[in-house]
Amino acid sequence: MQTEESIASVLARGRKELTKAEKIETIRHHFREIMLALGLDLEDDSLKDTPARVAKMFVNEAFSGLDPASEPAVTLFENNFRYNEIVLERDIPLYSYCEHHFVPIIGKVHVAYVSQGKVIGLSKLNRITHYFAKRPQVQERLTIQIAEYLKKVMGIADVAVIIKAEHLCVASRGVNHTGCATVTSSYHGQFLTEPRSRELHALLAV
Ligand SMILES: Nc1nc2c(ncn2[C@@H]2O[C@H](COP(=O)(O)OP(=O)(O)OP(=O)(O)O)[C@@H](O)[C@H]2O)c(=O)[nH]1
Ligand SMILES: [Zn+2]
Repeated sequence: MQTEESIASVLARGRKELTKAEKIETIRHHFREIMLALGLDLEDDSLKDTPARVAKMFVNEAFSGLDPASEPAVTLFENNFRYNEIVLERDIPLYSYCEHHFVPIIGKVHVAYVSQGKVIGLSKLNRITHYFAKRPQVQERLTIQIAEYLKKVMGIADVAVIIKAEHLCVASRGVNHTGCATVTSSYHGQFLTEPRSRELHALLAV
């Protein structure tokens, strides 16, 4: 278990240099302080392991996309069949976290592209989405990051990303409005032209 002093020295080295174990220990320590400040009983059988549980969840799951080691391996195949129409992976589940309140953003992501010689393994579109979602986010940035990453790894220009999501910071607190959604898009290349975007919307309507 880290002492106050050792946490301070770890932080002095710069947070970016923390090992995974140091991150978990630092978050555990501070989350425990948050729970104590809230007046919670850290001796309680149900609560005593919560700081460590939250720390592991933050580092290994909720914010795993902050670790460059989580970047997905992307498998590309030759487009031997010369499929030159839209490939759309729709309804990719989205569980991210609002960077303003650290509460969930829940929705669906639609990723479309047109091949320029290569096709991508379909699950990689889900994995790319997951990588950028598992960070404290705003929806606009997440939308652009997925599109730009796909353009880069596939070396293509024709990409579209649409996200429809509910922000629990809007639904469960603050204004407390459930049932409203935020829709964002990032269109590139052919998707900026009317025919391609009409095709995409026809596919999304199916
Ligand atoms: N543009 C954008 N805003 C977001 C996103 N997620 C949350 N927000 C907003 O970020 C804003 C933060 O505003 P503040 O006024 O600083 O926070 P607040 O006092 O908690 O505001 P309320 O939520 O209105 O109670 C809120 O309006 C949120 O709805 C997002 O992905 N994109
Ligand atoms: Zn929020």
